Amino acid sequence: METTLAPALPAGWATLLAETDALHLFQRWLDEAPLDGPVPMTLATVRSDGHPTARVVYLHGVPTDKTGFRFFTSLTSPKAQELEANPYAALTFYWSGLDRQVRVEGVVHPLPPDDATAAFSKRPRANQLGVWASPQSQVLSSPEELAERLHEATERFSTQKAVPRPPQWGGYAVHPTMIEFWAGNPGDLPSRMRFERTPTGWQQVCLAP
Ligand SMILES: Cc1cc2nc3c(=O)[nH]c(=O)nc-3n(C[C@H](O)[C@H](O)[C@H](O)COP(=O)(O)O)c2cc1C
Repeated sequence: METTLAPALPAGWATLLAETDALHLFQRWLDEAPLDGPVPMTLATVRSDGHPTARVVYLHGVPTDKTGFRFFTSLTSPKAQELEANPYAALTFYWSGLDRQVRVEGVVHPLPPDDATAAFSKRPRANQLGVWASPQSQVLSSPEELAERLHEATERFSTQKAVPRPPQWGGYAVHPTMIEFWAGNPGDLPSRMRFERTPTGWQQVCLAP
C-alpha cells in the first residue's frame, strides 16, 4: 500500500502555535526582536474626511490586557484630534531581522494625566524641552522659529531642576480586538495567524499569507 507523508511545516508555524494568548505571543516576539532602544510602531488613524493616515510612534512598555499598547504624543496634534473624533486605530510592527510582522486593531482610550506625568518625568531633559518648544504638526514660519522656541523653553526652565509636563502632552492606549502575526520562512511560504478577541478569550485562525 502506498503511504503519503504530510509535508513538514515551515518553522514559522511553531512560534505561532506556541501560545493561545495573543498578548503573550506579542511579548515573546518582542523579547526575540533585534531591538536596541524604544520600539517603533506605525499608528494608523482615520481623518474626518474618511481618509486613512499613518505615522510612526514609540510603543511605551509591554502591552498587557490591562494596559493595551500605549504611546505618548501632543494632545493637540492631528492624530490626537482624529482619535478624539474616532477612537479606533491600527498598529503595525515589522522586525526585519526576524522577518516578522504584527498587525493590531483596537479601541483607543486616553491615558490618565498621572500616567503622562510619570512618563514625561523619565524623558531626558533635552527631549522634555523639545516637547515644550514644538507645537506638534503646526506650520513653522521658518526653521529658525523652532530654534528660537527651543531657546525660549531652555531659558524658561533654566532655574528649575525638573521640567514639568506640558498640559498638552498625554498618552493613549490601543486595546486590541484583533492581533495578527506573520512570520517569514526562508525559501517557503510565510506563516500567518489571526487572533480575535471574544467574550471568552482569544480565538485563533490560520490565514493564507
Ligand atoms: C522612530 C519615530 C518615533 C516617533 N515617536 C513618536 C512618539 O512616540 N510620539 C509622537 O507624538 N511622535 C512620534 N514621532 C513623530 C510622528 O511620526 C509624527 O511625525 C508626529 O507625531 C506628528 O503626527 P501627526 O501630525 O499625525 O499627529 C516619531 C517618529 C519617528 C520616526
